[in-house]
Parts: sequence; C-alpha cells; structure tokens
Amino acid sequence: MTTEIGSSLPPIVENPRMTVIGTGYLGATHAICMALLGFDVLGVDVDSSKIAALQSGRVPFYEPGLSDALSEALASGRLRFSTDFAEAAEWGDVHFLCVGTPQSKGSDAADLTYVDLAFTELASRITRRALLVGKSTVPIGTAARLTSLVQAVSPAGTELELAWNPEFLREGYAVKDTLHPDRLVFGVQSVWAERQLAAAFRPILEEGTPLVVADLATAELVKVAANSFLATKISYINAMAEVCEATGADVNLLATALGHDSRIGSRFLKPGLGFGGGCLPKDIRAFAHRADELGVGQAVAFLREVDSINQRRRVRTVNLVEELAGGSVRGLRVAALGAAFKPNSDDIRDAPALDVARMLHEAGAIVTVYDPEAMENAKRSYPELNYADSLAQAVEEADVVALLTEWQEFRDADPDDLAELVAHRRIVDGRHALDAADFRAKGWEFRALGRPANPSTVSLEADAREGLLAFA
Ligand SMILES: NC(=O)C1=CN([C@@H]2O[C@H](COP(=O)(O)OP(=O)(O)OC[C@H]3O[C@@H](n4cnc5c(N)ncnc54)[C@H](O)[C@@H]3O)[C@@H](O)[C@H]2O)C=CC1
Ligand SMILES: O=C(O)[C@H]1O[C@H](OP(=O)(O)OP(=O)(O)OC[C@H]2O[C@@H](n3ccc(=O)[nH]c3=O)[C@H](O)[C@@H]2O)[C@H](O)[C@@H](O)[C@@H]1O
Repeated sequence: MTTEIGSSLPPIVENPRMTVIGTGYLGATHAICMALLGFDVLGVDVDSSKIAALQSGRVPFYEPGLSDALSEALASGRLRFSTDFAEAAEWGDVHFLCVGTPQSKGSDAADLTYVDLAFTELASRITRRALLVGKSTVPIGTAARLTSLVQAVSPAGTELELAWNPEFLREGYAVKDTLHPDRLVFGVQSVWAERQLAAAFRPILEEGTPLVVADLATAELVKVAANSFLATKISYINAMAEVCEATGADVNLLATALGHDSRIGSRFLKPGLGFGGGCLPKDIRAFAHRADELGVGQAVAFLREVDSINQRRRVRTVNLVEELAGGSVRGLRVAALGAAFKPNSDDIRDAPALDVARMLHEAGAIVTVYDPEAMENAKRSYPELNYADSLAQAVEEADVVALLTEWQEFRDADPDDLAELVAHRRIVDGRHALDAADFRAKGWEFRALGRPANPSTVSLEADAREGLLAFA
C-alpha cells in the first residue's frame, strides 16, 4: 500500500519490503528483528556459508536470544536469505546496508572497500524507486560521497535516495537493543526519505522511542561521537586506576563513589582490562584519523590518549601476573579465563583477553585458555595458545589464574574448589569480577588492576558492604 503526501512528494510505501545487505553481527540481527516486527525481509551476503546457515535456522555466531528469534522469524515466512544482489535490487523498497568497516591494514583509517562495493553492486541493479539506508559505522562525509557514487552507477531514470541510520546495539543485548533502542537517528536528504524511514521503523516509533532527524553528516557523527564518549569514560576510570596504583588508593571504591553522582553515573565506569571488540577501538582510531583529514585533529586528539590508556591496561595485567610469579613468566603455567572481548559474546575482535594471553605466551608462559563460547574463534586466530575444554581443566596445575573476561561461570567459581585444582593459589582479576576478600580469606594471593596488593581493612570492609557493583 502506498500513501500520497501532497503532490510534491513521491509516495511512501507504508509496509516496505526490506533487504539487509551484509548479515554479520549487525545485519543478521537487524534482518531477524525487522521480520519479527512484521516486515518482509530478505538478507543478502557475499558469504554463501553464512547465508546457508541463516536460511537453515542457524546463527553463525553466539548472541543470546538470536537463535530463537531466527527460528520464529523463519517460521513466520517473513524472512529469507540469498546471495543474489539482483533479486534484492528488484524486490526491496528499503535496503539496509550493514557491511563491515574494519580498520585498514597499516593505517587507523576505516576500510570502506566493502561499503563502496555493496552500494555499487546494489545501486547498479536497481531500476525502481527505493531508499538505500547505510547502517555501518563510517567516517563523516562517506554518505555524501556514496550519494554521488550511487547516482553515477544507477541506471538512467532510477529514483534512488540515500539515507544514514546509525546503529547503537551492544553485542550480548543485540535483540533487546534492536527492538527497544534508546533512540533512533535518521540522517536524511528529503522529507520523503524521513517519512519512508519512519514507516520502516513504525512499530519502534509507536513505542515512544525518541527520534532525531538530522542531515547525513550529523547522523554519521552521532555514531562515532557516542562510541568515543563510551570509550573515553572507560579509559577515564582506567586512567584513575593508574593513579591508584601509584598511590595505594582503590579504584573500585573510587568508581563506586563517582558513580553515585547521578551526573556521572556508574554505567561504563567499570575499571579493569579495558575495551575491545569490533567497534570501540577501530571507531575511535578512524574518528581521529578522519578528524585529521578534516583539519580538526586537535579537537579529538584526546582519543589517541584514550586508546593508549586502554592498551596500557593490557600490559599492566601481564605485569601483575609477573609480579605474582616473582619476576619472569618463562615456563609459568597460566590459566587464562576468557577469550571473548566481553561476556555473552563469541566475538574475539581486538579482545583484550587474547591480547594478554598472547603477550604472556610471547614472554615464555605456558598459557591455557578457556572461554564458554569463543573457543573456536580463538583457536582459529591464536593456534599457538593451549586450550582447555572446561574451567576446571584450564586451572589444573596452574601457577597463576588470570580472569580476563567476566563470564558468569567465572564469577561463580568457588575459591575452595579452584584451590583443589591449581598448583599455586595466585589469581589476577582483570575485570573486578571476583570477591577479593573471600579469595584472600581462603589463602589466595589476589591482585586486581588499580587495587592495592595489601588492602587496608577499610577497603575489605567496604567491599563486603557494597558487594560487587554492576557498572556496565
Ligand atoms: N557488531 C556490532 O555490534 C555493531 C556493528 N556496527 C557496525 O556495523 C558494521 C558491520 O559490523 P558487524 O556486523 O559487526 O561486521 P561483520 O563482519 O560481522 O559483518 C559484516 C558482513 O558483511 C558481509 N559483506 C562484506 N562485503 C559485502 C558485500 N559487498 N555485500 C554483502 N555483504 C558483504 C560480510 O560477509 C559479513 O557477513 C560495521 O560498520 C560496524 O562498525 C554498528 C553497531 C553495532
Ligand atoms: O558500535 C558498536 O558496535 C557498538 O559498540 C559498543 O558495544 P559493544 O562493543 O558490543 O560492547 P560494550 O558493551 O560497549 O563493551 C565494549 C568493551 O568495553 C568494555 N567495558 C565496558 C563497560 C565498562 O564499564 N568497562 C569496560 O571495560 C567491555 O568489556 C568491552 O570489551 C557500544 O556500547 C554500542 O552502543 C555500539 O553500537
């Protein structure tokens, strides 16, 4: 069904047929959720094995709730997958482009090869009115450049328009964040595009979700500014952890006290090993790089320090293992608990945990990794490390245990049970996930980033009083 809005605007498709180009973490989630919201959706990817998996009802990565959501969407008959761009071009009213924008090799810039290819491949085949909506995270100015590119390649007379709709979902909460986002941002070039996008997001907007309608550049900037803010908040508390380490202060108590100020807030103020993943690290680097190109590099120069603080936490974690070992880690058996960049994900892109495991291995330690979900990905990328099938197997005969990703299974581990398995009761808590007082009471040498090696009774009692606060 279409609606005419005045004579000057082209018709809006009220219930648009959607394609999602690029069905990775973002695209697969988006396609599945849009089908759950009642739209007919076609997911397209160049990776035929990914498409085959999704079409057969298997999510090719770990994301809580997504597997059930895929089954439901496929059963509804509203979702299907294909590798065929021509089919997508012919069928879709609104096309969401969700391909990767990784860091370029040898540079901080975003690699836009996949974005350019996806837009070109699609636009060159479309012969009807359609809206192309970029969702990937891109440097400011990309959408304007793509607008010209799309015009150049699309068949004569085709009415194509380009918009940008940045995505803010978190892995581990992808379904919830997609269906119930904090806000929607539409970067548009016309009232028609705004209204067509509003039709595509009607069920979400009807829930009262805040909407910001902006120009293309602002929409692109919102995304990198948001990720930069989050990264800065994490590095801020980790910078304070460095100061704590030099003074004997306790960063956990500091973060708790700061977080109680509602102007600061406790979310994303959790100190520890710092941020990783396929987005925050590469996005702050690409933003700083793009700002340099635009002549405003100084305005975001602090992002390079945010990155450095983050990298230093990884080195400091290795140092804590060395300190517990009394110096060198050569020949030391280290149980590395965690590989994913965060819990409830199997994503190991720029994972702090694996970076620490790699550094320890390179320094001569015998590192055994265990992660509840990321083992296959870790083995593929770091074949030089040892892998265990369980937490118990990983810690067996360990000289030092290092908790690097705060999976619930590790949080729940009982210090007495672990003590039965390890060679020495020494543990580094890289994520402030464990009850330090409990471990110490049970005979463990316990070290955590930004916390004193020998805490005062004040710290210990405060720990017990506050419990382990949730910051994220
Ligand atoms: N992973 C996340 O939680 C979020 C990611 N983003 C952004 O979304 C974008 C995608 O990220 P992810 O989904 O994590 O990446 P990903 O690497 O998991 O998925 C990208 C997909 O695009 C496909 N692809 C590459 N070239 C293609 C082409 N020419 N045509 C069709 N498909 C193609 C790949 O085969 C892959 O399946 C990035 O810009 C990222 O920064 C934004 C918000 C959240
Ligand atoms: O652009 C993206 O792809 C996404 O990047 C992040 O989401 P994500 O990377 O999935 O995960 P986060 O929950 O943000 O965690 C990122 C990293 O920061 C670390 N972190 C997070 C919070 C905190 O307080 N301390 C901390 O060290 C986590 O361990 C993890 O390594 C943003 O939170 C999303 O809004 C955004 O859409």
